[in-house]
Amino acid sequence: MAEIHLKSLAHSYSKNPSGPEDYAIREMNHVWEHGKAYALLGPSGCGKSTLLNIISGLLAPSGGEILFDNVVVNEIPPEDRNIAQVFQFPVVYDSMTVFNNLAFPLRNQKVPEAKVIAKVNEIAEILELQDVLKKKAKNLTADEKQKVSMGRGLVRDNVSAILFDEPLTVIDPHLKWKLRRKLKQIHEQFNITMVYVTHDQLEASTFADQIAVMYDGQIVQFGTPRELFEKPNHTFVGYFIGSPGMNITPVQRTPHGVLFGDTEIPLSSELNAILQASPSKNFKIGIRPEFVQVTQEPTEGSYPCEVQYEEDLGTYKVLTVKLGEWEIKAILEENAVSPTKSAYVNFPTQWLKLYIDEYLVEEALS
Ligand SMILES: Nc1ncnc2c1ncn2[C@@H]1O[C@H](COP(=O)(O)OP(=O)(O)OP(=O)(O)O)[C@@H](O)[C@H]1O
Repeated sequence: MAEIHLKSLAHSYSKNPSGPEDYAIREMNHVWEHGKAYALLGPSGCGKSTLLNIISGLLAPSGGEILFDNVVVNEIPPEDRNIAQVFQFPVVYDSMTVFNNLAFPLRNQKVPEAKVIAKVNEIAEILELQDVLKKKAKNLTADEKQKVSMGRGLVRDNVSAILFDEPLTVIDPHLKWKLRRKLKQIHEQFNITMVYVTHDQLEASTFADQIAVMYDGQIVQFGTPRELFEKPNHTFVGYFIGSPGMNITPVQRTPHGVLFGDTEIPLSSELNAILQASPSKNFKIGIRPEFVQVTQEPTEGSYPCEVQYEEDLGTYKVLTVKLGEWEIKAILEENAVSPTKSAYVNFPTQWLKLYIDEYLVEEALS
């Protein structure tokens, strides 16, 4: 088990990077603590696999340091880092039995055979592989093969961390939840640092205590699923987390708040002071569909809007309204009566977020 510390870490695949856009990992500092379960969540191409490969040692970063328990490991080869990596596609030795696949890392380390047998049986029991121990790996189903890949990481006592790179991609949907549950159980039992890469927010939030959201080579927010939902620190987190994602629109600055089209929204004096002092011109506001209120009759502080359409998603409804040119989604309870045609939209102050240069501006007391 280890704490993994990334210090001023950066990586470019280009030999002569000319700017930040040439970096797959933009300079970052981050700590994965001992024994916790983390998810690294982000869209395709944001740098997730690059980051995992740097931690495991498959890739040398162009800048910065990786420390395991305060020891710099940049020069230590992957096989000596004691990191187990489980990839999208199972890596098994097809011609070997499941038992020999699981025993392989231990026999490589010259572990006495009695201990190998005990350890393989222990892990096979946890992963429910006892019945296939004698089978050749090539005769296994995709999910059994992936369990063998995971098992190879778990058999070693001295493993510092397990890195999962989208491990459930090839697994049948109905088995996914079962394997995910198994991983969680393994984490609770072994207390190993685990980093789980995915682009699926549901997978991330069911597996991890904390999620690092990655975008464009950077970790733009690190927090619990609830923090990502309630206080998206970056417009990308607002957009990427949630279904549908956050309503976000560019706005202009006015003396008392922000303006889009003909609609002016006043801000609290604290937010307004930050807005007025900003040298930027890139301002946005955002609100999650769960917090938008749409009513047929006006309420205090509401704005007239036009109802566009409604989608029934089974357990809830999504209503789309237009305020000027801004198309806003609002989530309504399944049995709520939906407003029609000309209605009113309200943004509770607590949930209306201001973004400058794509980052959240927070009030001191929020
Ligand atoms: N070997 C390579 N040579 C050059 N560029 C690469 C290489 N591997 C990745 N990249 C680029 O680095 C960036 C990050 O890629 P990476 O594979 O780390 O992203 P990812 O988030 O894991 O994506 P995915 O979910 O699709 O695997 C992308 O722009 C990608 O095109």
